Parts: sequence; structure tokens; C-alpha cells
Amino acid sequence: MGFFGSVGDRVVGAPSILAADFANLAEEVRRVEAGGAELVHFDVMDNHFVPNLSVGPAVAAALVASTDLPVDAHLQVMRPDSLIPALVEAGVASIQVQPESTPHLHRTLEAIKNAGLDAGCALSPTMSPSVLEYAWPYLDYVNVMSVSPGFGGQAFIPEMVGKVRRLREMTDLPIQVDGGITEETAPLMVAAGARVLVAGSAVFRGDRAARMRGIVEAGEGALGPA
Ligand SMILES: O=C(CO)[C@@H](O)[C@H](O)COP(=O)(O)O
Ligand SMILES: [Co+2]
Repeated sequence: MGFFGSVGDRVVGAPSILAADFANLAEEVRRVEAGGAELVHFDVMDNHFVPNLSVGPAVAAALVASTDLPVDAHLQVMRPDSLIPALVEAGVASIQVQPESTPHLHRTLEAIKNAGLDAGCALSPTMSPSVLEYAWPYLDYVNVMSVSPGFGGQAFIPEMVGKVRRLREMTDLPIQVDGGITEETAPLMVAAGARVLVAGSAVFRGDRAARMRGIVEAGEGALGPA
């Protein structure tokens, strides 16, 4: 079973290392792990799909070597298929793609699944969940982006709470949320049905462990009675 198969009804903290100190990645990951992080969120950006450039397979391999936590690659690149083999080789545990970035989504998801990884789709804010109608058999998780992909530190888009609720009606797969997640927005998303909380700028400043723990606990506070 992959990581996403183990999520169940827990609230999972997934720090986005886009906001970390890239010169001290291993230490940064140790800090958030001490705060209960269970998954490392790794944003790959190509300056074509999004107007920003981040990191790729070489940094993924270094990150994987520095931690026992699973690494989740969020591909914000045009035509992601050519990057998948190198990320598999780097040892990431899961790969998610934006449906609009690839002309043959079925082929892309199959390449991820055939490599033995969990496969996900990340939905940009105006992308309807209905795009997944024929993709469900190939998916292990869905990421609801609560900002436009491309940058950390953007403002949370409140309409995405309703989108999580809509997705919860459509699937039992874990719903991840990504963008503007803080102690204030995490409970809204968990109450709507999200279980994996990606957070970058709200985690990687000051006491990283305390900030990571604060976000997960805020989310847990919104879980219904067991
Ligand atoms: O995928 C992305 C942005 O494109 C995210 O993963 C960001 O890295 C989240 O950063 P914050 O909004 O939490 O600062
Ligand atoms: Co991301």
C-alpha cells in the first residue's frame, strides 16, 4: 500500500519545501518532522506551465536521501511525462500532475502507477472536479489547489472550501489541499473533507516544528466525533 492508502481519517501535515531554506534542506526537513510532518511536498516548476522555476530530480534525490518521510512530487510543468522516469529514479513516493498540463492524462497516470508510485491530480482553482470522471481508477489522491499554481505565499481562495466538499461527495480517496493553508484555513478544509494539509510559507519561518504541529492540530480540531 502506498502512503495515500494509509491516510484514512487522520489529518496529515505535508510541508512544502518551496518555502524552506534550500541551502539547508536536510535540516529543514528534520525540523518539520519534529513537528509531526508525515509527507514532504515537493513542487516542480518549469517556467512554462507556471511563471516560476524551482527544482527537479537531482534535488528530489538529495531530499529522499536525507529523510525517511515519503516525498510527494507536485508537477507544475508542461508535458510532465518526460520527467516521470527521473523522479521515479530519485525515489519519490508519489507524483501528482495538473490535468491541463498533459494531452494524454491516462497515459501520464498509467506511467506513474506502472512505476509503483501513488498517482494524483492537482486541480487549479477554476478546474472542475468533473475533469476526473474517467480518471478515478488511476488515482490514489486528489489535490485541491487553493491558490493558482506557481508561487508560495499567496492568499487562500475561499471558494475552494466548497470544491473540497463537492469532491468529498465524489470520492473516498484522500483529498489534499495546497495553497494558503494556515491555522485559520486548515480547519475549514478539514471540515469540508480534506485530510492532507500542504503548507509552505506558514511553516518555514520561526519555529518550524511548532508551526507544523499548530496547523495539524488546528485541522484535527475540525474532525467530527469519531
Ligand atoms: O504548489 C504550490 C504552489 O504552486 C504550493 O505547494 C506552495 O508551495 C504552497 O505554498 P503556501 O501557499 O503554503 O505558502
Ligand atoms: Co504544491
